[in-house]
Amino acid sequence: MQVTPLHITGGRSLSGEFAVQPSKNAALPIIVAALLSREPVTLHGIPRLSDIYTILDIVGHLGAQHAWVGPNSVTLHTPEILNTTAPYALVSKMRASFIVMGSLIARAGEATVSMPGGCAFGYRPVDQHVKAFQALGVAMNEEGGNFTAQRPRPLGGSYIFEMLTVGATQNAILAATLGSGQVTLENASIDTDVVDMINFLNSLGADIRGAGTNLITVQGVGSLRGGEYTIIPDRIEAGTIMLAAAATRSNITLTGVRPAHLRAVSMKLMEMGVYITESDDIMTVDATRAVLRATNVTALEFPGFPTDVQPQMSALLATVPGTSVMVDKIYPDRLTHVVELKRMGAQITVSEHTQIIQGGHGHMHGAPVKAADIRAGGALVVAALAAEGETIIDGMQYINRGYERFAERLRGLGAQATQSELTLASAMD
Ligand SMILES: CC(=O)N[C@H]1[C@@H](OP(=O)(O)OP(=O)(O)OC[C@H]2O[C@@H](n3ccc(=O)[nH]c3=O)[C@H](O)[C@@H]2O)O[C@H](CO)[C@@H](O)[C@@H]1O
Ligand SMILES: C=C(OP(=O)(O)O)C(=O)O
Repeated sequence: MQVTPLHITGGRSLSGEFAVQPSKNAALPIIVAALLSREPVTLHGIPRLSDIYTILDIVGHLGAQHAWVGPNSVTLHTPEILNTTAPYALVSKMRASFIVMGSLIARAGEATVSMPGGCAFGYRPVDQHVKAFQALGVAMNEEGGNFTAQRPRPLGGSYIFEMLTVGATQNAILAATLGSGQVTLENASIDTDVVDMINFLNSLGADIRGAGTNLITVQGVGSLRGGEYTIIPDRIEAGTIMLAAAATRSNITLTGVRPAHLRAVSMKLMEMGVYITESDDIMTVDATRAVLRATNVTALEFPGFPTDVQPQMSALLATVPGTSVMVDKIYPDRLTHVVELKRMGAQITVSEHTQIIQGGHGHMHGAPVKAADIRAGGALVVAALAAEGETIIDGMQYINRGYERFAERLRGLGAQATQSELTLASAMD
């Protein structure tokens, strides 16, 4: 899919309100979780992103009838599972697609799913998904990059995850939700996207306890009813805009946001000298009054600093005088933004998976650059907004995976950002 580049002329202060989109990474598993009900389910707060169109294609292939019933609302209805195979052509586009396995195991007792794709920032194994299914009684087989699952009996038993994983926790919960067995998951992820999926399933009659703790128990139920659910705001998009506000030394108010989901980003920005005020679902980020200080950041599991905001943070740190150090403990090789930021004048060296950033105000200048994945794209946007002159960002198909109508919404903050909306819209059809 080819889309036109984004042109940003930076070095200008931004201001105003930014309405945060609903969460992509919460919406994707919830759309997959809707496969567990035979009744119609209406989901509100679905962002209009290419990843969402992809997951709708995937659940449609498996038997879900779906329709947009509002600007950000989708109805899904899956009276029967028509297909238990999710082929490579569909699941290669993003990692979240692998969790269709859990829903298929629960609804149909069998599944064949290809090794997932997604952003290419290093080794992204699925061994925890497979080991959890096996521990709960599912027979797993892998051949030629395809995983096959067979459920001979209702799931039961326990699994202790070897690390905190969002996707494997979700997959195991989905597989265990229907049936008569009880499943215990230890060292489970407490990520907001896991909690939102559990809240959704419980709203349809599932019996899942321990959301937001490392110990989750799932008592299988015979069936789920239909219902309506509203997805949480996108903390990654919000984090990107907070960092853009700091990088451009601006004052921006984010609306429709959950400040509690962004504590790690807020705390880091405040440590650097940015003023942040919060009330209910509003956050104001004011970087107009302070001289920002360099800092060290480690990306960790929630509630730690998110890996999905790590590249954007590197872009901000490149604008802050002094030496900053960045380490990503979730994806140590999530570094595709570095070479592109260097084209814009950033001084970053990488040693043993650690970014050492020699920042400076006025270091950054516009340049032609290319996004190789979603958040590297987010980082280039943050850098371009701060840099003097014009940056032309290629690879918009990645940015469009994660940020809805980004150019138009950035213009609402006073940014000089242009992209052919016509091409973008047709690329998403
Ligand atoms: C903990 C974390 O921050 N997860 C992020 C991760 O989710 P994503 O679903 O990609 O990754 P997981 O949360 O599942 O994995 C966390 C860590 O565990 C490892 N792992 C995972 C599964 C497995 O079977 N084996 C294994 O070794 C991964 O390589 C990674 O180092 O990227 C997503 C997209 O960028 C983010 O939205 C998630 O918030
Ligand atoms: C990397 C992302 O998605 P995926 O896991 O599908 O690559 C993301 O949302 O930042």
